Amino acid sequence: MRSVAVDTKDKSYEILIEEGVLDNPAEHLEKVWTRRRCVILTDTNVYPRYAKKVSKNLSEAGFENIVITVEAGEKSKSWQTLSNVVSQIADFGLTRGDGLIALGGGVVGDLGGLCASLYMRGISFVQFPTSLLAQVDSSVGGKTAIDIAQGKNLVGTFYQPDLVLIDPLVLKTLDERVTVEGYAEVVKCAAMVGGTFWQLIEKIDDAQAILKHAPELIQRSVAFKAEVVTKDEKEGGLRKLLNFGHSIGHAVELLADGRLLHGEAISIGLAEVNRIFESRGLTEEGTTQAICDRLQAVGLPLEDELLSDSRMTDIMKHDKKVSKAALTFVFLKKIGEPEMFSVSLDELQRFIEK
Ligand SMILES: NC(=O)c1ccc[n+]([C@@H]2O[C@H](COP(=O)([O-])OP(=O)(O)OC[C@H]3O[C@@H](n4cnc5c(N)ncnc54)[C@H](O)[C@@H]3O)[C@@H](O)[C@H]2O)c1
Ligand SMILES: O=C(O)C(=O)C[C@@H](O)[C@H](O)[C@H](O)COP(=O)(O)O
Ligand SMILES: [Zn+2]
Repeated sequence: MRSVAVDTKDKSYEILIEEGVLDNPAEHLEKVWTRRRCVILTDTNVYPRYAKKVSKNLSEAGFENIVITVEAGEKSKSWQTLSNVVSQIADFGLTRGDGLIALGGGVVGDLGGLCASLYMRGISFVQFPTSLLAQVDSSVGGKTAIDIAQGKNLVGTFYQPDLVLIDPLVLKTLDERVTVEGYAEVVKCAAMVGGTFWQLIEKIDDAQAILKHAPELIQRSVAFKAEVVTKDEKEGGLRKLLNFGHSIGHAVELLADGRLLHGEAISIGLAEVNRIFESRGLTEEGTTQAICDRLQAVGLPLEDELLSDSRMTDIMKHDKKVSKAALTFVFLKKIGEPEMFSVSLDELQRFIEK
């Protein structure tokens, strides 16, 4: 069993990574939760594959539960779905001592975390992530969110789970496109960590290799994230690093309106932010190529016509890293050396123009 600890001011919890762990999640859940009623939140793709099995295992162990299923896809991170889910939770009669389990990808995790943090001002919450992206990134660190027309994740809370249970075996049923998009967040982390993590991803040239190395990729990614979140849970400073590639990526994702998955948009954002900073002499020559090689090796996109869309700058002005009329970008001095750089909003358009 691989295990990584997250220690924030208010809560410490474990991320447990083991093949087959979702065959008997109750064994681990009962170490952090006394018997209680719970809602398992999932989506239409994950429900038939894993939700029934998890629900049965938990009922047999004394965790009375119901499953609430939302439509698969980013559109479920909406006010409408949030409202529907919270109403179903209330109809089931969950009380403050009860809990919510997010069983699914990043969409279910972000939405479920937000529901858990809002319902009765906070009920217990655990994450059973089933997509690569959720296993390497979104299930850890406590960011919850829905999207609004003005931007991605603009409505949300910080709400840490009590446990994150990761079963790499469930990745076998993911579409290859979804496996690959999750890998963009791994490249993001490896580029900032450098060293043996970067050397590991230099060996990865296709989706099969991602799956083969999944347990190690997950462990290294969440270990980096846990270290950052432990030092800066609420993104006062250091945590902005985890947003490498996201100022541009989130704007592209919003404008693409479902055509691009989160990780695909972040891949484009990573390639573009490196191009901009390398062309300005702030990033060591060759770094952009090295990163683009890793992304391209698994078929991730590096460009999109939306990069020259006139709405990009306005959307980026809603980025949560904007403060005092300036946007903080994360860039690399070189592989393994991330830095931050502020650009005034007046200068933003000129700065991002190639
Ligand atoms: N909170 C955070 O820190 C954080 C970090 C990164 C990304 N995110 C958010 O996460 C979301 C993207 O997450 P995602 O890529 O997991 O998207 P997703 O939740 O939409 O999952 C991708 C697809 O895979 C399917 N799926 C999930 N697990 C499966 C499995 N085991 N077998 C078969 N199909 C499966 C889903 O039904 C969906 O169709 C975005 O909204 C992004 O903003 C949040
Ligand atoms: O956990 C973080 O912090 C991150 O920035 C991880 C990102 O990969 C993730 O996409 C996150 O949801 C972005 O948050 P946002 O606050 O920039 O919307
Ligand atoms: Zn992300």
